[in-house]
Amino acid sequence: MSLKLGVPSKGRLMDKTFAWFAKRGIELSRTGSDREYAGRVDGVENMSLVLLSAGEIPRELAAGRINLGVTGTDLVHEKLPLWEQQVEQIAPMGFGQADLILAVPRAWVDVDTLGDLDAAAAAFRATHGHRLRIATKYHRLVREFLTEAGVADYTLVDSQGATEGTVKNETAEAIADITSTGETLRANHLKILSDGMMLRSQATLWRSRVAPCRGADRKSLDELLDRIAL
Ligand SMILES: Nc1ncnc2c1ncn2[C@@H]1O[C@H](COP(=O)(O)OP(=O)(O)OP(=O)(O)O)[C@@H](O)[C@H]1O
Ligand SMILES: O=P(O)(O)OC[C@H]1O[C@H](OP(=O)(O)OP(=O)(O)O)[C@H](O)[C@@H]1O
Repeated sequence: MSLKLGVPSKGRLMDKTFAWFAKRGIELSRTGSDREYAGRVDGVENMSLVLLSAGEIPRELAAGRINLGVTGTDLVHEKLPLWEQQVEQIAPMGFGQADLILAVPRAWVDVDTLGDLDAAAAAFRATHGHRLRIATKYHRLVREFLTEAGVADYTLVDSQGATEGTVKNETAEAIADITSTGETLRANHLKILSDGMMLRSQATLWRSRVAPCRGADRKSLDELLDRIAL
């Protein structure tokens, strides 16, 4: 057995994760062809690299199939209801910053707060005969947030990408998604509610609390933790 580190298999998160470890003397690399999801770790003994979708890393940590994993706070909080019992946050990594927010059409001039949204949702139902639709892939976090805010008259519609487009496409009236520069929201004529911030996320290194970690694995983990001590 070896200590398993799960990292995002592509895109900006993968590149920045590799650079973050390299800065700390740990070389992560992909091996084989461009399309082969295989990799290696140099600089820490007995450690292997597992390339995974960022969205699957929380589940793999919770199942104990990987010892360590890099993914966003948003994905851990969304996918693991009991995340504090299942994973330990080792280090926020300083990239992949994004805010999970609730946004409505900019044209809704009377809707600036969750209270306004609640009123608009009741009016919407009376007029249209169905509930106001909020498009998101963050179902659990949105439900929790709106329950706490006392907003109940809505329905969630699943959107796994291009969520800001759902309003224009008339499959939703509002959206809950992450934003970084705000450009996608602006381009799609949406505005964030003044109290619509749900979660601040960034790429984070997590340790599984359930994956077995004894003997040589424990030694490798201690070595890694020494290396990344900031
Ligand atoms: N525009 C952005 N700026 C910064 N971070 C972002 C941005 N978009 C997504 N992220 C962060 O990146 C992570 C998701 O990455 P990605 O989109 O590669 O995952 P995924 O959709 O699960 O991947 P896959 O397409 O392989 O299933 C989340 O933690 C998210 O907060
Ligand atoms: O505030 P901005 O800098 O404009 O970034 C926000 C966008 O980035 C993410 O999308 P991604 O590129 O991951 O594509 P997706 O819509 O397929 O999820 C997110 O879902 C937003 O759509």
